[in-house]
Amino acid sequence: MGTFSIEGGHQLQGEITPQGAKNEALQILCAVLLTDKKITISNIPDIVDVNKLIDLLENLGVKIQKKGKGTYVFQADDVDLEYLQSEQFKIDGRGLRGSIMIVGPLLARFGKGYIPKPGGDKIGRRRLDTHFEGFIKLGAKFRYNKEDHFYGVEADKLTGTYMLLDEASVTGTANIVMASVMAEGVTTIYNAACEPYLQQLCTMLNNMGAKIGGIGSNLLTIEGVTELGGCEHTMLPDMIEIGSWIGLAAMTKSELTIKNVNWDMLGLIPNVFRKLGITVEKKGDDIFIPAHKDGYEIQNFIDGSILTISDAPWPGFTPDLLSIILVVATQARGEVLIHQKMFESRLFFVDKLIDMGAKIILCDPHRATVIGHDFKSTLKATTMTSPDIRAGVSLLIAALSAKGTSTIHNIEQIDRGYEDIDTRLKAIGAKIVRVS
Ligand SMILES: CC(=O)N[C@H]1[C@@H](OP(=O)(O)OP(=O)(O)OC[C@H]2O[C@@H](n3ccc(=O)[nH]c3=O)[C@H](O)[C@@H]2O)O[C@H](CO)[C@@H](O)[C@@H]1O
Ligand SMILES: C=C(OP(=O)(O)O)C(=O)O
Repeated sequence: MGTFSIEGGHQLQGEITPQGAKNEALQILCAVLLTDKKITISNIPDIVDVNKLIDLLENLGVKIQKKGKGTYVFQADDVDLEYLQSEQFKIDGRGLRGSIMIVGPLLARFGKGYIPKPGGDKIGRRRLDTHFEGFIKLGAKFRYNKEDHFYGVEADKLTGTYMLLDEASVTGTANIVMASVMAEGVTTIYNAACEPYLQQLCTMLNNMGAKIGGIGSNLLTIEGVTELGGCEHTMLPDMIEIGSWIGLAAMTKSELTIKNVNWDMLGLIPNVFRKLGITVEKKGDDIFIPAHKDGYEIQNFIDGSILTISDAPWPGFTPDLLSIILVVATQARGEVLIHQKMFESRLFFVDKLIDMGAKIILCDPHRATVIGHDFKSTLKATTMTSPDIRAGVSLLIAALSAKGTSTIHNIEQIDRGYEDIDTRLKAIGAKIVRVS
């Protein structure tokens, strides 16, 4: 189990460049299975989950050439479907959540796709019904082995159809889109997720020759084509990392410039931080956060009632930033209700923040009320364990603002999604050491 030791209470300063987006990378990498032609992808983040998926693709027979930092060429011209029956595949597939998205492309191109129950954060129930209901609608036969949680779909042919998804699942939509690009006829997906990750995936698929309309909306229309070709694609900067750095700057009263953030794709993210009273300035394509010497004050709603920040499918506020919002609120002036609607076990990490002195009432598994300290009392350093990727970074931010030296165990969770985080934080003045 890896550990960070963090000496808190230091102001940071400088520039930080976000990595390529983790959740986009996981979709895009799976899409290379849709063609036997070469696909060049740039700005791939060097993080554990993405590297695990690259290894899985390699084990599946995809040829992979590294061209430079973050740039790879993939060619799936000799896919080894036998690997899908192997014990190694069960281990690789379980290693991350994103592996689920190999199923759609495999079904589209080879008529069969399998996956063990995928991994990812343990943040509550994470069902896969939307994915498989979509494949079934396209004409696939579904089977599920309850004993070893192994899923499978097979089809001689996929046929386009209309489907109304039961929820706007992010990976579910990506999977169904990839399954339908080569189905016969037209597929219409309503209640589709439309995160920037999906917009990027659909744009890339169109560059490969697919015919997807409605990109960016919750109604996608896909005219099936017989084959797809190669393309070049560049990942967006990771909007969740960008939000993490905004929170980090505010909570440590640091002046920080976040470089090349691709403002147009950030949706509500800057505004939600502004509601906490944080100054988020647009400077060209950078975000500038001034040092909040006098703290930051949470806004109320117009009628004077307490602000609620909750998650919703895009273009709503992403659930992946609620833990960061919560930790940043612990030092704000004022109160806020955090309502995590999607996941059932993502707020339990607040116990650690309470141990550190934060004023938080966990109302139920989905809601927490935070009463900010306005920096009148600093958090106390402590020893903690990172339960999931975003809670891990939130605890890291808390530790960087706290008095004394904190220890965070299980930092593998953080490494899953944040590239070289200790080195990058040190470069802006953080006192953080990777102990093991
Ligand atoms: C690898 C990857 O891309 N992971 C992201 C992806 O996970 P993932 O695609 O696994 O998440 P889903 O979008 O399928 O759903 C997540 C959870 O939210 C619930 N749900 C979903 C949609 C909805 O309209 N209502 C609702 O309640 C689901 O039942 C599930 O419990 O999307 C999540 C939701 O943005 C993010 O937290 C994850 O970081
Ligand atoms: C929940 C997340 O990731 P995953 O879906 O890979 O567990 C996340 O990125 O916040």
